[in-house]
This record gives sequence, C-alpha cells and structure tokens, in this order.
Amino acid sequence: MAYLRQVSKPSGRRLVCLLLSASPASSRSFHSAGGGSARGEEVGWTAEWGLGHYCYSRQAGKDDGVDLSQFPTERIRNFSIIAHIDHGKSTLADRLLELTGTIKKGHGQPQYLDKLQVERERGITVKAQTATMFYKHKPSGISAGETHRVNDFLLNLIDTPGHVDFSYEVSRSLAACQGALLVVDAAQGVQAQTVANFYLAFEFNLTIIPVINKIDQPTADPDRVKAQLKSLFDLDPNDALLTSAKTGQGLEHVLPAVIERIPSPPGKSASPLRMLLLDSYYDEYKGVICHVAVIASAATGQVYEIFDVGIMHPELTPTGVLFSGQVGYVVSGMRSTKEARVGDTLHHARSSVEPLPGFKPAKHMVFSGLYPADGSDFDALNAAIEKLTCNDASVSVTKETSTALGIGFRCGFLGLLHMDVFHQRLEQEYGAHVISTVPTVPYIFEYSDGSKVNVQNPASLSSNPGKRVVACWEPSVIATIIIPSEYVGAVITLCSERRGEQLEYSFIDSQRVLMKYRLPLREIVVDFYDQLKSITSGYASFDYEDEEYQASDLVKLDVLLNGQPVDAMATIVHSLKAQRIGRELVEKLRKVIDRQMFEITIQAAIGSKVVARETLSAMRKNVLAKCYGGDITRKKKLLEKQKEGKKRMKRVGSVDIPQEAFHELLKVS
Ligand SMILES: Nc1nc2c(ncn2[C@@H]2O[C@H](COP(=O)(O)OP(=O)(O)OP(=O)(O)O)[C@@H](O)[C@H]2O)c(=O)[nH]1
Repeated sequence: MAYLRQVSKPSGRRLVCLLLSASPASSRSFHSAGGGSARGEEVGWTAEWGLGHYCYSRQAGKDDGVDLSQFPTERIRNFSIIAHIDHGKSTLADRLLELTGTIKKGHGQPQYLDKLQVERERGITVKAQTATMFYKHKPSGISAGETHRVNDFLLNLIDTPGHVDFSYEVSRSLAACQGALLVVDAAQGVQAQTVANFYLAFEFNLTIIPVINKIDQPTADPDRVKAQLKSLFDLDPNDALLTSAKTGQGLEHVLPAVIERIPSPPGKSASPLRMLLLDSYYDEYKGVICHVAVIASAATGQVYEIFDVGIMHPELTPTGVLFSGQVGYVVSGMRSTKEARVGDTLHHARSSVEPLPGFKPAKHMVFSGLYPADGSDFDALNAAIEKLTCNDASVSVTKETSTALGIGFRCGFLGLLHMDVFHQRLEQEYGAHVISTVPTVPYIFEYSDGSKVNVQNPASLSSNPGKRVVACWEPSVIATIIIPSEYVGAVITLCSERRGEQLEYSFIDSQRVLMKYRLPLREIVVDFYDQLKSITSGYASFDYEDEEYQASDLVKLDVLLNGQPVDAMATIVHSLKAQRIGRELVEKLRKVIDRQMFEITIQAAIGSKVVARETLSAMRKNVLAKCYGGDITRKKKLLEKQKEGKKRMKRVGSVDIPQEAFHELLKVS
C-alpha cells in the first residue's frame, strides 16, 4: 500500500517525493510522518478533498498558469506517432508542436523531442518522448456565429523510436494512448517496422490514422502506398492523410483528424485514482521523475508524499493537478530509482485498487558483461547504471565476476543497437568508462545430470567432465524482410548461409516482396542487417519478433592468450561454424592487441582442441639504448627488469588488451 503526503518543497539535491506505486509486487508502505490532513500547509492545498478525481500537489492552475481543470476527458486525446525508421516521426512531431505554439517556429533545434545526445549524434530516436499541446479545434463546416463549437483540446503526443531494438518503448507508449498516427514514407512505402508497429497498435486496439509523409519527394507515390495500406492492413485509402513534414503541406488536417477520429481516454470520476507509470528518469536536483497516465482518480486521502505534478509542455510544466485521462509527470520522494518501476500502478494510499495490467516484461535478446575500465571505478559504474536503468527499464542487470576483468555486471539488452546506445549513454550522461564483453544470446543447455540451465554468459558453461552437455537449444526469431523483387536471390542466399528457413514469400505490390524467415537469433544479432542492406543497396527493411527455442548443435569457443583462457572473450557458436569463427577471432585479436615486451600466442579452442592460432611477436625494446657502453651494473639491472617484466606478464597470464579488442570480437559471427 502506498501513501501520499504533502511535505515542504525540496531543497538542494534532496530526493523529492512522489506519488507512490503499490503494485502487488511492492508492499513497501509510505506513511505520512505527521499523518492527518496536510491541507493548507506550505505548498497550499486548498482544493476540496473528495470532490475531485485527480492527482494533485497544490491548488490546480493558480500557481502555474496552466489550468487543466477545463479539460474534461472528452477534450483530451492521447496519441503516438509510429513508423518505420526515418519515415519522419520526429519531424512531424516538431511541426505539430510548432503548429500548436508549444515550441517556437524555427526554434533552431530539429527533432525537438530527440533530447538525448546519443539521439542527436545518431539521428535516431531511442526514447519515446511525451509532449502536451493545446489546440483550438474548429469542427469542419461550422458557421462564423457558432463560436461555442470551437473548443480547446489537450493533446498528448508521444513520439516513438523506429528501430526494432526499441519496440519495447513503442509498446509502452501505446499503452497510454487511444490512437496512433502510422507514418509511412510516400516514396519508400510500407517497410518492415511499419508492419510491426501497425500490429502493435492493432493489438492495443488503437484507432490508427495512416499518414503518408514526404509527399514533396520527386519519387513520392502516395497511391501505391495507399494500395499497400489497404492490401496489408485493410486500412481505407480514403482515411490516409497526405503530408510533408518538411514543407508543411497537408499538416493542417492532422490534428483535426486526431480529434475527430481518436476517442477520448476513458476516465470514470467515481473510480479511485490509478496511474500507470510509463517512464521515469533521475534528475540530479529533483530525484526520480515519473511520467504517468492518470487513468482515474478519487482524492480520498491525504497521505501521499508528493511535491509536484505537471505536464510536459514541452518541458516539465507544473500544473498542480493531473486529471483523469491525462499524461503528465509526478515528482516525489522516491529514494531510489529502483522504486520507479515502469508498468507499475500508482494510486492513492487509502483506496484499494486493482493494479493495471502493466507491461509485458522486456525480452532480452543479447547479454554482455559490463566492467569498469578501471577496476576501482566499480561503485561509480554501479551508481551510473542504477540511474540510467531508471530511464531505460528494459535493461536487466546482475552482478558478475570475471577472472580477467574483475567485478562487473551482466546486462541484458533488446539488441545490439540498444546495447551500444546504453554504453554511449553511460559514457555521455554519467562519464562512466566501460569495457564490454562479447555479447551472447541466451542459450539453454542440458547436462548429463539432468539439469537444464539458461546460459547468459558463455564463461559459466560447465567444464566439469562429470557434467557433460547432452543437449542445447538456441533462441530463434521470425524475421520479416521487405525488398524490391530484384534482390530476392541475394537475400535468399544470405538467409540460408545464416541457417534460415523460409516461411513466407508474398508480393505486397508489383515491385516489392515480403519474406518471412525463421532464423537463429545468434545469426542476425551482429551484422545481419548491415549485410542485408549492403546486398540490397540499402533497399531492404528488416524486423523480427522472437520465436521459440530450437534444438541446436552448439560449442563453447574459448580464447586463450599465452595459454590462459580469457573468460570475458568466450563465446558460444554453432559447431559447423566454430573453426571459421575461431580463425577470424584470433586474426582480429592479432591486429588489435599491441605488441608487448614478450611474445603472445593467441588461440581459439573448443575444450582442449585448439582450432586456430596466431602469434604476436615480442617488441624488442632496446632498453640499453641510453647506456652508452660503460656501466655494466646498470646494464644488468635493466636487462633483469626487462626479463622480470616479461616473466610477470607471462606469469599472471596478463596481456594488455585494449577495449578495441572486445569491440572487434563483436564483429565476428
Ligand atoms: N523530403 C522530406 N524529408 C523529410 C520529411 N519528413 C522528414 N524528413 C527527413 O527524413 C529524415 C528522417 O526524419 P525523422 O523525423 O528523424 O524520422 P524518424 O521517423 O523520427 O526517425 P527515427 O526516430 O530514427 O525512427 C530527416 O532527414 C528529415 O529531415 C518530409 O516530409 N519530406
């Protein structure tokens, strides 16, 4: 059970309080220290208890200039923008924010909602972002005298990522919406993530408004796209809006369509308050900030600790209140980011509510070890990961120890791009320097003693002869590939090299083919998409969903440096590919490891059988160069030191391995 209590404003870096979650999984209680009503205290609660059905921190509207009380649910619309990567979601979001005056035209920062440095650098959206807009809607066909029919609407827009690795973000966003703008590039037409995102929105029962964007392009063919939308999704071609987010053409029809076609959010004033925790992040000064959707509310009690609620307009804008159906943020006294569990249900302390369905747990496709580049930075890395996972709930984190790298973490990601972005954010937002180990997909192994284990770290595979591996399974995916028909042959060859099984082959129009393949996840996770793009001159689009595990013939491939296995470099591969991968691994390592004062042998081995070997010769550093002949004692000392250096390195089996070496290993598949 959780409580809401009003307390004084936070000062300095103190963590601020929040409206708390109380899912069945969390039985932590947050009692009011003082108890009783907090009415009229420092932040001035004068709203009448029990009358509203909302979440508030202080008197609605008065302090903050934005009065949400004039927006009953009938005048609220919550919608997402979904699309294949690069079809123009963020640009369209910019234009809508400008059109409603939420941001200034020519604000000088394209893709306004792509706020992270990593998003700006890579030109992709990785985090869904919410913005609230106010819009005066004039129903079509009203006469000049009917001004009473012109109403202000509150529109919550959620811009979502397009890349398959971030579809978890998309599904969370859709849970807070009643409708979605399905944006399709007028020249490229329907692509793999258009299909995936359409079905996500369809599963959530959302009203889908097709938006054919980029109609300004010379190769735009909106009629072809309309036909695809009809044949693939049974969407009425007459419902499609034609826009150019670049020139502004057609944009005036978008918000009226949102208002007229998308239903208002449900919100029963008699029900107790329930808020779905959509997202959260850690603010240095305010502590944990949660993005929430108010589903229904009843101000029945006084014991939540809450400092501030508001909307993203487009930045944090305090409103003092959030009503049923609205999407906003809550600043509270959560002490730890772990308490802000995305998908949780937040509610008033004194009402007992059924938790909302929440979200499906994220399915981790790739695991990798993360270690501080400098072992002594473990605590700093720990703190950075904790804060970042507050904003990226889809990453799983457990502690692990590696003989090569010390104490670190085993993290689960939704894909390699997700893993990359997580690293980059750790470095850019928290200044953490990390070494990551070779990523692996999660396998299942059965041992001769009958036990079955889920292996997320190849190093953990038993080498005990009494516990032999008797069977193994690897995860597979169903991949959707859309390509112009002239590339079919090349794509079929690539998929069979990757152990794929064709499941479907159909034309989506006269020039484009949609193929479905069952593929082992291991085969697509590293460079499949790059290969696919390169053999189709960039025209292929690709998406996948996870499938069942398939029985497979897998072996553990160890990397040995000077005879010592480096646990952080072990990998699990298909037995037929083990030798080739082993050869590529050692070759790559030879190129990236610097020559050292002693010879280094680099080997790849399956059990005790070495399948590939390279030697990196010693760098014969002339330590005597500066001893101009004379001093024999000094000469001896230096030679001893060099020998000692060699011995020490060999003795501990320690070779300086640059971070780059781990990166290079990623590229071998
Ligand atoms: N010609 C033209 N270009 C557009 C239009 N809309 C967007 N673009 C361009 O298309 C590119 C991708 O646009 P974004 O808005 O970043 O696409 P997105 O769908 O948000 O991309 P992700 O978030 O990475 O999935 C950018 O270079 C935009 O300037 C349009 O209507 N016409």
